[in-house]
Amino acid sequence: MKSGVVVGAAIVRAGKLLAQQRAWPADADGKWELPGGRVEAGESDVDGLARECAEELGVAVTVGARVGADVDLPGGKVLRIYAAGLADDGEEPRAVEHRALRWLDVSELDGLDWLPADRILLPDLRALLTGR
Ligand SMILES: Nc1nc2c([nH]c(=O)n2[C@H]2C[C@H](O)[C@@H](COP(=O)(O)OP(=O)(O)OP(=O)(O)O)O2)c(=O)[nH]1
Repeated sequence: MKSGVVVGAAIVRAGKLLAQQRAWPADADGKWELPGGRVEAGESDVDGLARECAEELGVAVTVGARVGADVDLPGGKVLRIYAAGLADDGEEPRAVEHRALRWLDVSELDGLDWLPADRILLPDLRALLTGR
């Protein structure tokens, strides 16, 4: 069984949150999530997040504070979100492995078809965007 920590980046630029749309597996195809993935053995959360963002988006990120609490995932994993920013605001992230990317303003958060664990974190993501 795969267990461990899945880190996700809540990347904010100019008041908008970056979300990405999965292409796989079949039951997650079309669902939205935050950039990230599993932390590898011997890797810190921050290093894992930076690696996953480079792989998935083709950009460097700076990692800040935790957002919300860990959310349990199937198979004994947890989802752990960190606030993040683009290291270079002028560099545009690309959907390297995903169907699409979107920059969401706070009014658009609820309307997306998120993975279930991400939906639990929406109040925390809203607070991150509004500063409240
Ligand atoms: N990256 C990411 N994964 C999420 C989020 N929410 C959520 O439930 N997950 C789940 C989906 C997957 O079961 C798992 C991470 O899978 P992944 O495919 O992104 O990670 P990975 O590249 O390390 O792949 P793997 O080794 O687990 O196959 O966490 C999220 O916001 N971002």
